[in-house]
Amino acid sequence: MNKRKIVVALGGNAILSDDASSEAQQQALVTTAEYLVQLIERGDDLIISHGNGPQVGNLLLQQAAAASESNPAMPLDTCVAMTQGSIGYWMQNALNKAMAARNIQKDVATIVTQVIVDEQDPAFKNPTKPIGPFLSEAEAKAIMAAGKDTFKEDSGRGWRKVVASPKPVGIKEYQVINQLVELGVVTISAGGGGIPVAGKSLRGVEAVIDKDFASEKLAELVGADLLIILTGVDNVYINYNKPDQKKLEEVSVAELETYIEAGHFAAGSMLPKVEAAITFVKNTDNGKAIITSLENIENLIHGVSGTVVVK
Ligand SMILES: Nc1ncnc2c1ncn2[C@@H]1O[C@H](COP(=O)(O)OP(=O)(O)O)[C@@H](O)[C@H]1O
Ligand SMILES: NC(=O)OP(=O)(O)O
Repeated sequence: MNKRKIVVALGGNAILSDDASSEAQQQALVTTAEYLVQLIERGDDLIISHGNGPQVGNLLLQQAAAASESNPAMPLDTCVAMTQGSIGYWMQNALNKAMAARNIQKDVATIVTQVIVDEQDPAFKNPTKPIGPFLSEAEAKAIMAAGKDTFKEDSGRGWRKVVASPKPVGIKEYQVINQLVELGVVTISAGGGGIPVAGKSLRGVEAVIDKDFASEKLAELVGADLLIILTGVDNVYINYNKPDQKKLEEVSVAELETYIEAGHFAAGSMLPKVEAAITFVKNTDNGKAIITSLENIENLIHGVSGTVVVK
């Protein structure tokens, strides 16, 4: 079987459901690793990325609650770095355990990854990225009235703090990641969309980059064969959640673009995934992108499954 270089972007349900405790998130990653290890066992080189929206929002709240003059709250770029570290640590251990159970001898390493953004990106003036817990409308409006954070309604699920989410333009550590992959190391990188940095000195900026866009950029830079975006559904649908919903299987970039125009994909949830998949396929010669669920990995290994985006 041909060996592929795959960037796998993990969606929120791979790490966190209702319980935000360290134990529950580590347990969720143990399950996640049992799915991912099937690709490693198949012989593929894996570059794993993950989200951090709930975790970085929770961390900001913890920081704010404990802050004092002598022990100030850390800024958002540093909080993103902290979540890369904590989630990477949990995932390394989960993967090591899953590989040991299958007698796979490979090293796993988490790379603190800085993702370069443009300081002039209009996203800095229009925060859109939801992070942290869901609040009621009244709670969110009270915080906004106090002149603090901006909140927006998130897909009918409640109100969440929103922060700027500029597009990634480069990844500082991509060559190191590639070298590790060449050595056979499973890497966890660009976690939480990467630490947003800008300017010549790569100064940290207040933002959370979308992990689907960061994963796409990474997949291009390392010359991946495949970008797999794992989320809560086996397939992308048109007319999603309507009586006439239709599952997309193999779909071309041109066809997907007409569905975007027609508004089939929700902003902030499925739309960035579809856009990231399109960008990867367009910007690479033979690159393929798949959007599916973690639970569908086994089917993916045994044939075409999920929504496969092709030229
Ligand atoms: N057209 C669509 N097809 C499939 N799922 C959709 C569509 N529009 C919105 N969704 C929803 O978007 C979710 C994925 O977004 P989200 O949960 O925010 O991503 P993540 O898995 O990265 O955390 C799916 O689980 C599904 O509930
Ligand atoms: N950074 C990021 O996109 O995180 P989520 O996928 O958790 O929203």
